[in-house]
Formats: sequence, structure tokens, C-alpha cells
Amino acid sequence: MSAVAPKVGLLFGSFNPIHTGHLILAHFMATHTDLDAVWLVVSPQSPFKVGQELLPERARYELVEAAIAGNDQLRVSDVEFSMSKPNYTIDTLEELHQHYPHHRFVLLMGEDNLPGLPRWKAADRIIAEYEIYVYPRPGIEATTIVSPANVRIVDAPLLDISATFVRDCVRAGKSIRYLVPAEVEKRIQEKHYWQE
Ligand SMILES: Nc1ncnc2c1ncn2[C@@H]1O[C@H](COP(=O)(O)OP(=O)(O)OP(=O)(O)O)[C@@H](O)[C@H]1O
Ligand SMILES: O=C(O)c1ccc[n+]([C@@H]2O[C@H](COP(=O)([O-])O)[C@@H](O)[C@H]2O)c1
Repeated sequence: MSAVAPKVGLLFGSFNPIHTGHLILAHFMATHTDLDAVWLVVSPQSPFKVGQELLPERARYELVEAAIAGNDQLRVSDVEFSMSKPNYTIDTLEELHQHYPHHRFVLLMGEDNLPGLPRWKAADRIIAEYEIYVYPRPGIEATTIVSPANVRIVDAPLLDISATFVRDCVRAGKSIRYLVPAEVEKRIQEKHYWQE
């Protein structure tokens, strides 16, 4: 990481659970762009996923921690755990700025999230004040809703895996090998997540 003003990509998510799709994307962004690192920010409660069944936030955090162990360019953040819920990204960006005034934060976002971005809290400020690195998601048309000045399209390799699919596999008693890292698979089995 550079000594001055590190540039950090933020991947926000519920991570219920983290899966190989998240990891490939996060590691690619950290190693194939001008970012020094990517932080995976575990959101206790996404505004758009209120009412969804979620593992306790600390359990989701621990799965992310296990998944990225040994990768110096990835880091997990629990900054949102002490903030009011649901978690609005602009509030988290401001909180992070207080803690890390010299870091430059970049939002990482799938193209599927762009159409909903205008409905985010203080979307205008997010778009005006932060760079956004957008990666294509299969089946989603390119969109121009955000000013191109702040948006960089990064052609990251992607896997069509979702946390929903992983949970459904576990509930159905199907293997999740390689869909999640081995350590995450082991912990899900040991703790019987989504199995009762
Ligand atoms: N396979 C994937 N490749 C790249 N990015 C992904 C992938 N799956 C999810 N993301 C992105 O990662 C971020 C966090 O995702 P989230 O924790 O909501 O996972 P999810 O797999 O989409 O969850 P769920 O299926 O429960 O809705 C979101 O911006 C989401 O668009
Ligand atoms: O700030 C907002 O208004 C806002 C609205 C929807 C989603 N987000 C954040 O975007 C991240 C991914 O959201 P989701 O719903 O795709 O899991 C998650 O961390 C949310 O907190 C943020």
C-alpha cells in the first residue's frame, strides 16, 4: 500500500454469506486497478433488504474474516455495526472519512445496482463526491444514469453466484464446495447455518 493517501475500494454488502463471486471481484479490483486495497464493509441492515432473514452481523463478519485470511489487500470492516440502521452508505462514507481523513474512498458497485442508486440517501452527493468503479453483471444493460466523470467501468471477471443461491443450496442439502472458500463452508456446516 502506498504511504500517502491510500486509495481504497469499498465493497458494501450483507455478505449473508460471503461467496467466491465477491472474493474474485474484490481481489481483482485490489490488484488490477489503481486501488491499494479493498475493504469489505459488512452492512448489518441494507435499506433495500429490510425484513430479509440475515445471520447475526458478527457471524457474517467472521465468515468474511475467515474468507480473506492471509490476503493483505483485502480487509473486513465492521464500521456500520455501531451506526443506526438501516445502513445508509453516505453516513458510512462520512464515518470512514472521520476515522481515515487521508484515505481516498472509491465505491465498488455492480451494474445491477446503478438503476437503484438515485433512490439511495443523498445519491447526488455520493455521485458528486466519490469515484465509483462499476463492474458489469451478466444480463444487465450498460446504463448512463451516473455522470461518466466519476464512474469508471472495470471489466472484472465475474461468477454468477449469489448469496441467495448459496443459502438455497445449504437448505436443500446440496454441496457449496467452491461456491464459498473451504473455511467458510466448514464454518457454515459446523454452526448449522440455514440448516434448521
Ligand atoms: N457474483 C458476484 N460477483 C460480483 N459482485 C457480486 C456478486 N454477487 C454479489 N455481488 C455484489 O456484491 C455486493 C454485496 O452483495 P450481497 O452481500 O448483497 O450479496 P448477494 O450475493 O447479491 O446477496 P443476496 O443473494 O442475498 O441478495 C453487492 O454490490 C452485489 O451487487
Ligand atoms: O445508502 C443507501 O440509501 C443504500 C440503499 C441501498 C443499498 N445500500 C448499500 O448497498 C450495499 C448493497 O446493498 P444490497 O441491498 O444490494 O445488499 C449495502 O451495503 C447497502 O447498505 C445503500
